[in-house]
Amino acid sequence: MTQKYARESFTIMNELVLPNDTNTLNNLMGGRLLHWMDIAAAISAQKHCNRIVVTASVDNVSFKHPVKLGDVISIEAQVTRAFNTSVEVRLVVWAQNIPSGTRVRSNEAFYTFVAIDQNGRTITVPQLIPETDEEKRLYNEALQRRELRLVLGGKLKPKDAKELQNLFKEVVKE
Ligand SMILES: CCCCCCCCCCCCCCCC(=O)SCCNC(=O)CCNC(=O)[C@H](O)C(C)(C)COP(=O)(O)OP(=O)(O)OC[C@H]1O[C@@H](n2cnc3c(N)ncnc32)[C@H](O)[C@@H]1OP(=O)(O)O
Repeated sequence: MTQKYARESFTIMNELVLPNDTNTLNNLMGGRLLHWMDIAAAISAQKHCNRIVVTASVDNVSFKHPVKLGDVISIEAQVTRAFNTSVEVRLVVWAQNIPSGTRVRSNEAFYTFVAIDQNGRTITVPQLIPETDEEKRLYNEALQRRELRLVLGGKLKPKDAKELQNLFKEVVKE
């Protein structure tokens, strides 16, 4: 089984917010941002898998700050954990206004990709080695996020979601 470091999948994608990307308030449209995030995350997942990947799910994305016409969007993507045929990718989105010198963290999200072979069948992916403290934290927490999205996607019965059950048991104890 091949293994790869988390850092090997690190990807940054920059986009300038142009008039065609905005609504009538001159704010970046959410759908456009999700599209850019999908591409940045897919590049990161492909770096890890060395395979074609398809988007299987997108976790909840909240839009904390409006992003304005003329801002520069930087999307940072990195694989947090590899499972059997799927990988979880974390995205952090920054919006920078270069003339005013401001930079805000506008969004964060987790996307899941599944690797497929030339016949469109799912295929095993390399395992991921986390190195830094943050990579290790994201790696450990990924099991809970995976169970939650599989339960919500109807792929896992809540009674089989052991990590989530343990999490809620701990919360109830506190
Ligand atoms: C060096 C390289 C540079 C490269 C530089 C190139 C750059 C290149 C840029 C390309 C940029 C465009 C990239 C856009 C990518 C699209 O937008 S792709 C289009 C949108 N997505 C699709 O059309 C996918 C449609 N869905 C499907 O095909 C199937 O449902 C899937 C996702 C393959 C899953 O198939 P399935 O038969 O349900 O599979 P199943 O055996 O149940 O599960 C397989 C895996 O999927 C997972 N899964 C299933 N459902 C879910 C769910 N709801 N949530 C999470 N995981 C799930 C399972 O957990 C399982 O994972 P593992 O446990 O094996 O790890």
